[in-house]
Amino acid sequence: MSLHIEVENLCKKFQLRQQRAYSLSKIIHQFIERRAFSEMKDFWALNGVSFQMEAGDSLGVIGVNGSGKSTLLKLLTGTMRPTSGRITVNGRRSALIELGAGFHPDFSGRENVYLNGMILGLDKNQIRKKFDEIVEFAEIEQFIDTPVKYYSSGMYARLGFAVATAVEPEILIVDEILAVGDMAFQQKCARRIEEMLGRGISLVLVSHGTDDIRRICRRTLWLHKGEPMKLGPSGEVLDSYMNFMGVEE
Ligand SMILES: Nc1ncnc2c1ncn2[C@@H]1O[C@H](COP(=O)(O)OP(=O)(O)OP(=O)(O)O)[C@@H](O)[C@H]1O
Repeated sequence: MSLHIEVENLCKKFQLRQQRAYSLSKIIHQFIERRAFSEMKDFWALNGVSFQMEAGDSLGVIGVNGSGKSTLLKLLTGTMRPTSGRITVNGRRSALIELGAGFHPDFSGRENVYLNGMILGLDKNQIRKKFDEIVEFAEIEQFIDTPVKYYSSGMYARLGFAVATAVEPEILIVDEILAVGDMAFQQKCARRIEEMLGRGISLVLVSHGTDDIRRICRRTLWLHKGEPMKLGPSGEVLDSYMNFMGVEE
C-alpha cells in the first residue's frame, strides 16, 4: 500500500506577544524612552507529532480548544510551514478547513462552484459535468444564482463540502466545518466520506463530535497543548480522552 501522508516529529512554534504588567508611571516612562511595552515569547502550538497514513486510512484529530488541531491541518494542507520536523503528502489534497474558504461573497453559488472547482484543480468542462451533482448534493438549487454572501452558514458548508468532495481528491482534510450543517446533512456527508474511504482516499477529520470520529475514523490522534497524548484505534483514544475530560458518553 502506498503512503499518502507521512509526518515525522512535526513542530510548530509561534511568537506570542506578551504585555508586561506595569504600573502606569512605568508605562509612561517606557513610552517616553520609546521602549517596547511587550516582549515576544516562544509558544509551541505543536510539539513532536508523528504518524503515517496509507491509502484508504482515516485519522480523527481531537483535543480541547487551542490544542493544535487547526495548526496540524494547516501544515497538512501546506498553508503553513513547520518550524521543524518533516511532512510528506502524496496525492491530490482537498481541504475544507474554513467555512466558505475560496468562496467570493459577491459571486453566486454557480460562479463559486466554477471558481472553487478550478482552484481545486478541475477544468471548466470537468466542472460542467459535475455541476448538477454538486448542486443536488448541496440541496441549494433554488439559491444557486444568489450571491453566497446571502447564504446561511449551513448553506455555505453544504456547497463547500459538495465541491470539495466532487473533485475526487485522494486526500480529504476536513475541519469542524461539518458541525454547521443540520443533522440530515451531517449524516449525508458522513455517508459520502465513507463511500470515498471505500474507494481508497485518505481522510483527516477534526471534530469535537466524538461520535463522528468513532464512526468514521479508524485511528485517532489526541492532542493536548500541542503534545500528542495518544494515537491509536479510535475507540481506545476516545475513551481515554473522555475519561481525561471527565465526561461520560
Ligand atoms: N498565527 C498564530 N500566531 C500565534 N499563535 C497562534 C497562531 N495560530 C494558532 N496559535 C496558537 O496556537 C494554539 C493552537 O491553536 P489551534 O488553532 O491549532 O488550536 P485548535 O486545537 O484548533 O483549537 P480550537 O478547538 O479552538 O479550534 C493556540 O493557543 C493558538 O492561540
